[in-house]
Amino acid sequence: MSLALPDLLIPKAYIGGQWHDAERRFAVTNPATGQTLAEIPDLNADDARAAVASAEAAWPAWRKRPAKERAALLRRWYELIVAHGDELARLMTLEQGKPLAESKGEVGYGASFVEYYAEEAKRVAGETLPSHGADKRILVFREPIGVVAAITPWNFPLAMITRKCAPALAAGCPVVIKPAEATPLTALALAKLAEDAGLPAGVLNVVTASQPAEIGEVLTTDPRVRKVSFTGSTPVGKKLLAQCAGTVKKASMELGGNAPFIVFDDADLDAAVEGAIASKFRNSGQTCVCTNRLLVQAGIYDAFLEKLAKRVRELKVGNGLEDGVVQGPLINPAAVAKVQAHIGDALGNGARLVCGGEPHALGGTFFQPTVLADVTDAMQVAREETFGPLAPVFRFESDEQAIAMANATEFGLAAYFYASDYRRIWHVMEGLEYGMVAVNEGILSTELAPFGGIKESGLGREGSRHGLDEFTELKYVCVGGL
Ligand SMILES: NC(=O)C1=CN([C@@H]2O[C@H](COP(=O)(O)OP(=O)(O)OC[C@H]3O[C@@H](n4cnc5c(N)ncnc54)[C@H](O)[C@@H]3O)[C@@H](O)[C@H]2O)C=CC1
Ligand SMILES: O=C(O)[C@H](O)CS(=O)(=O)O
Repeated sequence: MSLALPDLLIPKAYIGGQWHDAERRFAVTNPATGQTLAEIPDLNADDARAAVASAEAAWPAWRKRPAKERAALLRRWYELIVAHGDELARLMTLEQGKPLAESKGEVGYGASFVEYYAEEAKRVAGETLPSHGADKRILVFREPIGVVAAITPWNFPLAMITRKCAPALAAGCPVVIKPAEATPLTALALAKLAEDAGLPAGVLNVVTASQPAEIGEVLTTDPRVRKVSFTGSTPVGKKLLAQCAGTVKKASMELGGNAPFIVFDDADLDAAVEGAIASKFRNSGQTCVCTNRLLVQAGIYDAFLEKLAKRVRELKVGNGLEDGVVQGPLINPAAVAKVQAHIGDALGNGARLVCGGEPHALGGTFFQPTVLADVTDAMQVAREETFGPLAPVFRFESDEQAIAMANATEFGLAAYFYASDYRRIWHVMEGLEYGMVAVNEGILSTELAPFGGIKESGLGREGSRHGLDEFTELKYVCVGGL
């Protein structure tokens, strides 16, 4: 299949500043059509160790490089990402399936992390503290942690890479990226632009593989890797965290969610519906911060449900390259099966189908945006992340009941609620056990804020100045004898 972006589609891995081929290759396919987009190197543990070695060799010079120079290189990378935004967006839609408008949005969102950390690179500061003796001085240095391994998911093929690599590079760390096997092409395009920006060989490496466990084993156990930053499912995160224990690696984990979207009886219903559409159906429901459960107060339940169903029925499903499409295919047949399992279980336990509910007539992994009513805590969808275009609507009576329902999960990533009364807003905002809470807003992600979860949704934060601290270590120096 000819792609209108040959210069940015490089079917090779990127290690030590060299484009790396391999005999064993695996196919990257378009989830909307099943067509093969490219065959790329299927690397192994030895290749992963070579990438780690390249990163370690590049680290001394990269950490010694003046912060202003690192900042300038990141800024150039940002400028190239923006300049190639349309090509990157098209590549993302081809390999991940999201609508082109969402891909363009992701380019802007992902680029914003490079822009932000190009600025922050110049502000990685230490401190001096009041000492414990007249003859002593206390110095605190903030130093780069070392070689970073970034393992990223398929749902944001660009932004999840820049959200990890930009702060790591800004802090003075080299990076080995293991992108999702479903969406490696965008990662390789980013590596090409980083090379064009002038990033030195070995500072950024991309290891592509169809079998992630073999690569992950190296990245989580090699003592030369000092930090693992993972975004993906909670089960895989737990596995990687356990593997990191052997060498006591610092780890950041952005894991699964089970986001509640609470609509109180004093909410602006039209605004709440728009917020629910944005939060639930972004990327066809395939984001960790997508609403997973809609909790609606009894007095406005029917009115909200009617408005929501009307908007859901308007959502156009199709190939993300087509004009007007707002719902692309799911990433693979397993994702479709999970949505169907949640729908079947809910209907089998008394839920009511309001709209959708079936695979889309387009076939493949296209699925009808679906709304279920009368959903209860007895159903799988109350406990498990669907990661698809399913909006299950629960009913509640009191504020206390809504907060209790929202918190009844091992996850704690994002929560949303719509209300007007300021007392209610403060009470609910403080009662929700989540790393991120959106009030009268359906989309909360920005490079300016600390993104991350509590409980089994993860460890650490990405974005904001907190995101850079994840890639530094403090060194306390006590100077005596003065
Ligand atoms: N908190 C967050 O920001 C995000 C969380 N997720 C969660 O991830 C899930 C869906 O995304 P997926 O990519 O399917 O998650 P996943 O956990 O299956 O895969 C994520 C990444 O981990 C890699 N991986 C899988 N098994 C591995 C292993 N044993 N060793 C090393 N690497 C391994 C994959 O190749 C991919 O690169 C959902 O639960 C979703 O909530 C996804 C994106 C963002
Ligand atoms: O992978 C994800 O789901 C992202 O973290 C969500 S967001 O940051 O793009 O909103």
